[in-house]
Amino acid sequence: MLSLDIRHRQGSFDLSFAAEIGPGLTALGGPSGAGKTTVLKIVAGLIRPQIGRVAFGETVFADAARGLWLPPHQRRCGVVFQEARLFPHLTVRQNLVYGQWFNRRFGPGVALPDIVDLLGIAPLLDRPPANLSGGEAQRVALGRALLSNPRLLLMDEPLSALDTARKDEILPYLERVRDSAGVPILYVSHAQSEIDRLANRVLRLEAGRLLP
Ligand SMILES: Nc1ncnc2c1ncn2[C@@H]1O[C@H](COP(=O)(O)OP(=O)(O)OP(=O)(O)O)[C@@H](O)[C@H]1O
Repeated sequence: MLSLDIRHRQGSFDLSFAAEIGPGLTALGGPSGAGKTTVLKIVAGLIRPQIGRVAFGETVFADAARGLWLPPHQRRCGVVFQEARLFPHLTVRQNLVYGQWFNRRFGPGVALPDIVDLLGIAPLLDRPPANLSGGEAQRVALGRALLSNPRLLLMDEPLSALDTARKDEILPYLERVRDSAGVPILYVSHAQSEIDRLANRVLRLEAGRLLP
């Protein structure tokens, strides 16, 4: 269970966010500028909250009052962004294995063949990222994140750079990951259709505040 109770000001924007995020896919929705990405960055450790606490179970990610701060690479958050951000000089297989190598000290995690099967990416393994479609590249990015043995998956508008056909192609894979990966997913999106289809639970932000 991820728990957050934080306040953070950046420029004139003031975020106040308290929530417990458990198993399944929790969508974080709301209009542009509501603070969705800021919440995700605070969980990932890319922004240090000025006030409050973030923890996953017993592991404290940040506690402003006690001056505690766990750096991003020790949080074991798998992150998928709007663009796949694959390493261009590595093949798909090497990109996937890189994720696996990164957190190997935390145990064996999920096996490469299982992820390849889950995401339907066997035909892509020896290709360079440059000639993948956007949907294929996002499936590889998701596989790389899952292979890093994460305790939590963070996705920031992972479909928003794709056209409708590519979105439809990747949605069933996201459902499979949601139902079988066994890690909580925090999924930022402003697309209501995606939220309706994928979310077990929906949190809505507006102007830095959670709606009741
Ligand atoms: N580094 C920064 N300094 C000052 N203000 C910032 C900074 N980064 C973001 N903001 C502001 O914080 C607010 C929240 O931004 P954030 O990116 O979290 O919103 P969002 O809900 O993810 O929006 P979108 O859906 O457009 O991505 C916005 O008003 C934005 O302009």
